[in-house]
Amino acid sequence: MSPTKTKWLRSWSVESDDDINHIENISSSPTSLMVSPFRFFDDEIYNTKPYLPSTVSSFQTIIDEAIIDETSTETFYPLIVSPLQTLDDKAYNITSPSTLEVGPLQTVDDENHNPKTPSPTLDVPPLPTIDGETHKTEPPLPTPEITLLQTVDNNINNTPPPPLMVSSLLAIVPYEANKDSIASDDGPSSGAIKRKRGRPKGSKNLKMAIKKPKPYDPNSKVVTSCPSFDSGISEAERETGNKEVAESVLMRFDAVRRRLCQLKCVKGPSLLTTALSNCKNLGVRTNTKKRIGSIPGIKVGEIFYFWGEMCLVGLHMPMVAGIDYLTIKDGATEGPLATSVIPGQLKENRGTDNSRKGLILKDLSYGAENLPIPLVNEIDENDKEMPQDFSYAKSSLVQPMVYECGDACPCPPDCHNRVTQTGTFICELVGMAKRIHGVDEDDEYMFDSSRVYNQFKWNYEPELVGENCWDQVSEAYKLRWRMLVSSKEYGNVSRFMNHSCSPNVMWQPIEFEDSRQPCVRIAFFAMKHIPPLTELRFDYGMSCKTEEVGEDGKTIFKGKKICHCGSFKCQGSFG
Ligand SMILES: C[S@@+](CC[C@H](N)C(=O)[O-])C[C@H]1O[C@@H](n2cnc3c(N)ncnc32)[C@H](O)[C@@H]1O
Repeated sequence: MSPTKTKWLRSWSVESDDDINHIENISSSPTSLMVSPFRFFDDEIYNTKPYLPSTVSSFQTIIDEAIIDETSTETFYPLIVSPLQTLDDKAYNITSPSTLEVGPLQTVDDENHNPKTPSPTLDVPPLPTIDGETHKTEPPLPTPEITLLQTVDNNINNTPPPPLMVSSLLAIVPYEANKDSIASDDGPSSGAIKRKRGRPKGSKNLKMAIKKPKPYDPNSKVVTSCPSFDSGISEAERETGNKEVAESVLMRFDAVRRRLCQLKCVKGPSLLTTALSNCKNLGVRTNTKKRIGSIPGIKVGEIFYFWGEMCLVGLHMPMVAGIDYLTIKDGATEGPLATSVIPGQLKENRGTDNSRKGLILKDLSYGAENLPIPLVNEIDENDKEMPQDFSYAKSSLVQPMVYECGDACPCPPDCHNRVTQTGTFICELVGMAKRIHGVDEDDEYMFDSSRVYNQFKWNYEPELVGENCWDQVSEAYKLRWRMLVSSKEYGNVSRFMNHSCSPNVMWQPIEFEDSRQPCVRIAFFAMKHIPPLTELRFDYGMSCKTEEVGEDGKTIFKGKKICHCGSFKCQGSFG
């Protein structure tokens, strides 16, 4: 899926992927952003089956206060989750369609439920973390260990583990380079909800101790074509006059994304603080500054740790001149991750090339997603502009940590925590939750659940989630709060999806319940089969405030923006 600029605004959009290899990949790793290999539904049925749900009180949901608008009277109905859709394997040469059936889903009809092989268990040793919600800081732990657990699925099927969909800043972070493994941290102030899981039979428990960082090797060389890297090097040279140091840091920063990092201060705390505080616009969490800055009395020569979930790519050299060491603590210095810093490989994995028209960056997520998110501008070919003031974030920054149940979870078969494992799932909405009074009217990246959505319904497409017919929909749900989420500054690939009055993507609120702290996320699903390189678009909805009565007496909603979706059903406006 690629963010692509659209004609009318010279802006970005998202399309499904064109790479058959990716399709094959996703067939064995039903994660995510690729929608092509799945079987979906005929457009014709949309808008044809109005559904009037009844209220069921069994959902006891309380959303994070930050995203509740008590004044909202809007009613929305989240997804009832049922058995999986199957794949259109013939059409896409997917040889192992079973790999997409990733296990038990949230079911309403238990009889259709097929329990699957359990998979990853998560041991969560304490690591130095930052509390994404409160931005509290925590003292660093001197010798953190990361426990890596291999999934059972991987052992048995020799396929990548199912994606672990988490929605938190400091949640479970799948390791990109070592895809067999999943590590998690659980800082003392993370406020995490953690579901207890037993370790699946056959899983491995690899403990990786922190190793002493290697000193800088002046003979090492890294060549990268990443634009931000290149500019970083030149600035570093200008500032420090030391190209070798600059390259060394670049190399290590590239490798460190989303991993536990170790830094050694060599020039004093002020410079170090500056270095990391300036990361925020370049892919590092904003609270990194607080974390680093709050370490009392950090001195030259001291080593400290932070959890680098987001990439540090693009960090400018003058800012990092005080950092001598930056090493990775997941054992990757000996394993697969180490290869990511081999000279020349960065270009292969992260950089740009000319193989695709308008390609600016191969992976906007810089490895945060399981699949690369290419940044493409096919309209203004010579425009290599990156999205401004935007950091790719895989997870929302303000919602409490949640886990979607894995196969090893001892939850009942009708557990509702499996929806994002379905084949039609694309991605979730990631951004910053806003209060109604904190909404910027000009924010073009605001998701507002209270708008009028032409095609929004609870359990919108029953077949999509395994319901045979409308009659079988036995459960309904009312979204009792208005969700306002802005992906202007932070967001994932969903940020680039444009609006369409004939969308191929729909959203549904997905509830993740825990006995202590339930929460809701917005998940995007394909509404039908989406061929490769098709732009992904969903219905942005319209604000109720713009309601009018048309000539025929029917209510017309007029959005704030003129719509250029080009659909023959285009209503002319949205938002
Ligand atoms: C969430 S952004 C979508 C990605 C955006 N195109 C970009 O470049 O970042 C939403 C904005 O994209 C533009 N947009 C999306 N869909 C549109 C449509 N159908 N017609 C006109 N503008 C659209 C509007 O400016 C809208 O506020």
